[in-house]
Amino acid sequence: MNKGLLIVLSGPSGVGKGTVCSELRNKQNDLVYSVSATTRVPRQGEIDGVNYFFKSREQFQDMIARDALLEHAEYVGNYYGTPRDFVERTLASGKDIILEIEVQGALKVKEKFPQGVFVFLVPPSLDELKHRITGRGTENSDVIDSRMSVAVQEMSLIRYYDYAVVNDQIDSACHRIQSIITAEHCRKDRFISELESVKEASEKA
Ligand SMILES: Nc1nc2c(ncn2[C@@H]2O[C@H](COP(=O)(O)OP(=O)(O)O)[C@@H](O)[C@H]2O)c(=O)[nH]1
Ligand SMILES: Nc1ncnc2c1ncn2[C@@H]1O[C@H](COP(=O)(O)OP(=O)(O)O)[C@@H](O)[C@H]1O
Repeated sequence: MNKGLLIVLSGPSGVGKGTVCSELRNKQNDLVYSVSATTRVPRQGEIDGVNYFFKSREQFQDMIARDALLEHAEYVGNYYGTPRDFVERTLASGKDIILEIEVQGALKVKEKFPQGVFVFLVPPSLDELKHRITGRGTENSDVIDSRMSVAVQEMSLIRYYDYAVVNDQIDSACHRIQSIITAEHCRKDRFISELESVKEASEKA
């Protein structure tokens, strides 16, 4: 059985990663979402274990020490990381998994999983990005300013990604990502590596 696809979705704060991801999961319910651990305080309505695993700094350090995270990064004063076990088990079971993570973490994942599919979600403009972060109403103006300056730096790392998808309309952005996933499932190298393992197994038998 072919392993699932590891899809990494990054993009600046407020571009719409969360919105696009949940829309994608509605459209494609076989797509598994990786719930990250974070030291950030929960926003109103966020649920532990659903949006994030909310951890203290000590608990987070302990996860790092136990090598329980596939990657982790510090972002605007908080730690974020991807629980390793869940990702590995999901891929081994043949399911696709999507990680919604920032760029430093994405680049670390790329070192470990170069066969992953790396998608950068791009805002239609920086003005629209600021408008979306402000409109969400979850951060104060200092945090918004920090996130905007991080956003500009993050955008320069698009070159390390396989695809850049503009989030102009939620539906169109989802459609483009779904097309990418479909195309990636048809890559010949996935079939070649599967054929090779079948050949190896039959030679051993
Ligand atoms: N490296 C890494 N980044 C993450 C992880 N989980 C979330 N992030 C990123 O951390 C950044 C801040 O997330 P958050 O505080 O939820 O703000 P929001 O994405 O703007 O709603 C975003 O770019 C997330 O994609 C993770 O497990 N690892
Ligand atoms: N294509 C879009 N057009 C207009 N507003 C959008 C679009 N995508 C997301 N938004 C809005 O932008 C804000 C930030 O989206 P969110 O998904 O929280 O971003 P992120 O997870 O990247 O920080 C939310 O208020 C969301 O409703």
